[in-house]
Amino acid sequence: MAARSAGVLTVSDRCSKGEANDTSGPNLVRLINSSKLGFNDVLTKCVPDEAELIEAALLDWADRAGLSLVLTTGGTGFSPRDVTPEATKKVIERDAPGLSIAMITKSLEVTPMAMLSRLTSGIRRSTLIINLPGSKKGAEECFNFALPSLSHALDLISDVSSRVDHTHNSMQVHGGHTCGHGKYHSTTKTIGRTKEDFYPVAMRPRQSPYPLLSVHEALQVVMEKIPEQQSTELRNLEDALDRVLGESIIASQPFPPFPASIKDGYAVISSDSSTERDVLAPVTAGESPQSGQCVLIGTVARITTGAPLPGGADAVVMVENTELLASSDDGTVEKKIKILSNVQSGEDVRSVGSDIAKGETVLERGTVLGPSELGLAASVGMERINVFKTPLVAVMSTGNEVVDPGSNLAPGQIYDSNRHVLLAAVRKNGFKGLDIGIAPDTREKLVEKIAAGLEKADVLVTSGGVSMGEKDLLKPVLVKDFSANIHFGRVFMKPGKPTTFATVERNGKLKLIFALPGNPVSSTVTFQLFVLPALRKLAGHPNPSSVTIKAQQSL
Ligand SMILES: Nc1nc2c(c(=O)[nH]1)N[C@H]1C(S)=C(S)[C@@H](COP(=O)(O)OP(=O)(O)OC[C@H]3O[C@@H](n4cnc5c(N)ncnc54)[C@H](O)[C@@H]3O)O[C@H]1N2
Ligand code: MOO
Ligand SMILES: [Mg+2]
Repeated sequence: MAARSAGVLTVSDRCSKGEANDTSGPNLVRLINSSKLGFNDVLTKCVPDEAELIEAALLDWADRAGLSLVLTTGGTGFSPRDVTPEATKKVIERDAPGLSIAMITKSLEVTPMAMLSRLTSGIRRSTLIINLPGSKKGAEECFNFALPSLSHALDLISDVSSRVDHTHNSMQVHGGHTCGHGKYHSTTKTIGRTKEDFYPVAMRPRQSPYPLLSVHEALQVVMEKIPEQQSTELRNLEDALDRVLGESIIASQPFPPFPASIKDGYAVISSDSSTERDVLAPVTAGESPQSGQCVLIGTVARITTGAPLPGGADAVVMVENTELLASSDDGTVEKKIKILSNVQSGEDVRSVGSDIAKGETVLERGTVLGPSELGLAASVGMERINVFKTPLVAVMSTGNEVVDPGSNLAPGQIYDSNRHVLLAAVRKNGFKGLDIGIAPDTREKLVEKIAAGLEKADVLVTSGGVSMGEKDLLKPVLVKDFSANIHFGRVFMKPGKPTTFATVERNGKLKLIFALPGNPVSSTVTFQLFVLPALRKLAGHPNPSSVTIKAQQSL
C-alpha cells in the first residue's frame, strides 16, 4: 500500500487561544495510530471556530499535502459559532452522507442529544473528510462507529484519484522548465485554447489551493526566509544617511584631543589668589599655545571657546566674571584684569577624552545612520564607513488593461498607478528601485519580464494577476516556469487577500518575489506590511518589522 497520511483538525476557540487543553485531538491521533488503517503520519492543527480558517486548513491538507483522511473535532453543534459543517461543505466535492448517518444513528443509542449533531462527511480530490463531535468521548465513539468502513473507503478513493491523476497528466497542455544555463524553455501542445492558459477554463480550480495565513504568520514566513545581511560596502559619509552600519566604529583618538576651554575668557591657575593679574598673549581656537608660554601665579592668558588650555593653567574664567584694570597706552590691548568669581580647578575646561575616550565604541554595527550618527563618525575622523548593502528592487505591473500614463486609453484600459506607487515607496525608504514596466496577462510576456527582473534585482515586486481570474497567471507562471517556491498565496486580510510570497534560486542567489494584488489599495498596504520589513531586513536593519503606518479612522 502507498504511504498514507492523515490529519486531525481541532476546531475550538478556547483551545486555539490556549484557554483549554485539547484532549479530543490527541485522542483521535492515538486512535488512528492504533487502527489498522496503515497511516505513516498524522498531522495535527488547532484553529478557532472561524469558517475561513477551517476551510483554509482543510484545503491545505487536501490539495497541498494530499492527506488521505482528515478528521475534524469540534464546531458541529447548534451554537452560532459552530461552523465546521459549513466550512466542510464548502471544501468537499462529493458528499458522503452515509458516514454521518451511521455515526448519528449509532450515537442516538448512547444519547438523544445526538439529534443535535450536524456531522458532515465528504470527499475532496483524494481526501476523505469526516466531522466528529468536539468532546473526547463523543469523537472517539463516532470514530469507532465509522472505522469498519474506512479502510475500504480510502482504497476506493485512492484508486479513483490515481485514475484522475492519470487523466490529468495526459491532458497537460504545457510543461516548462528552467535548464542549466538559466534560459526558459517551454513545450506547448495546443488543443484549441489560447497559449497562455494553464487549464481550459472549465477545468480551473474553483477554490484556491493556497491556505489562508494570518497576517502575523505570513510576516513570520517572510522574515524567516530572508537571510541576515552580511555584505557591506564602503560609503562616503554623505551617502550613508539612513543606511545601516556594517562595522562598529571605534575611536582611534580621544575627543577632545587636548584640554579645551568651554568659555571665552581667561586661562587661570585656580589656586592663585592674586587680586591683579597680568594678561598674557591670547590662545584662540585652532591655534596651539605659543611655545613655552605658561600661565604663572599672578598671570592669566586670554582664551576662546574650543582653544587648547595653555600650560600651567587648570581652569577658565569667563570674561563676564572679570574686570579690566589696565590696558595699553593706546587703549587697544588688555594689560591687567581682576577676577570677580571663585574659581574651582577644572572649571570650564573639557578634559582630554571627556566626550569620547580613545578605544571607545562610538557606533555599534547595526546602527541606523541618522544625522547625529554621521556626525559622531565624522568627529572621530571617519571619512568613509562600512554600511550593509541595500537590495535592488525590480517593480513590475501586470494586466492587459493597464497602460503607461501619457498614452491614449483604448476602451477597457486604465492607467498604471501601482508601479509608480511601489517604485516611489521603494525609493522613499532608501532602497534602489528598478522599473521593469508592464507585462500583459500572457504566459510568455510574464515569463520574459519576470526573468529580466530576477536577472538584475534581488527582489521582484509585481502587482496584479494573483487572484482567481482566468487571466491571473502569476502563481502558475512562478511555479511552472521558474520552479519558484510559493511560501504563501493568500493572507487572511482585507485588502490584500491574494498576496503571494515566493523565492527562487537564480545565479546561485536566493531572490525574493512579492506578487501583490492588483487593486491599488491592496498593493500599497501589502507593500507596507510585507515588502518593507523584508527590504529592511535585507538592508541589515536591527528592527525590520517595526514599521509605523498612520491610519485614520473615517467618521
Ligand atoms: N473569485 C474571486 N475573485 C477575486 C478574489 C477572490 O478571492 N476570488 N479576490 C479579490 C481580491 S481580494 C483582490 S485584491 C483582487 C486582486 O486581484 P489580482 O491580484 O488578480 O489583480 P487583477 O485582477 O490583475 O486586478 C485587480 C484590480 O486592480 C486593477 N489594477 C491592476 N493593476 C493595476 C495597476 N498597475 N494600476 C492600477 N490599477 C490596477 C485592475 O484593473 C483590477 O480592477 O481580486 C479580487 N477577485
Ligand atoms: O482584499 Mo482584496 O486584496 O479586495 O482588496
Ligand atoms: Mg485578478
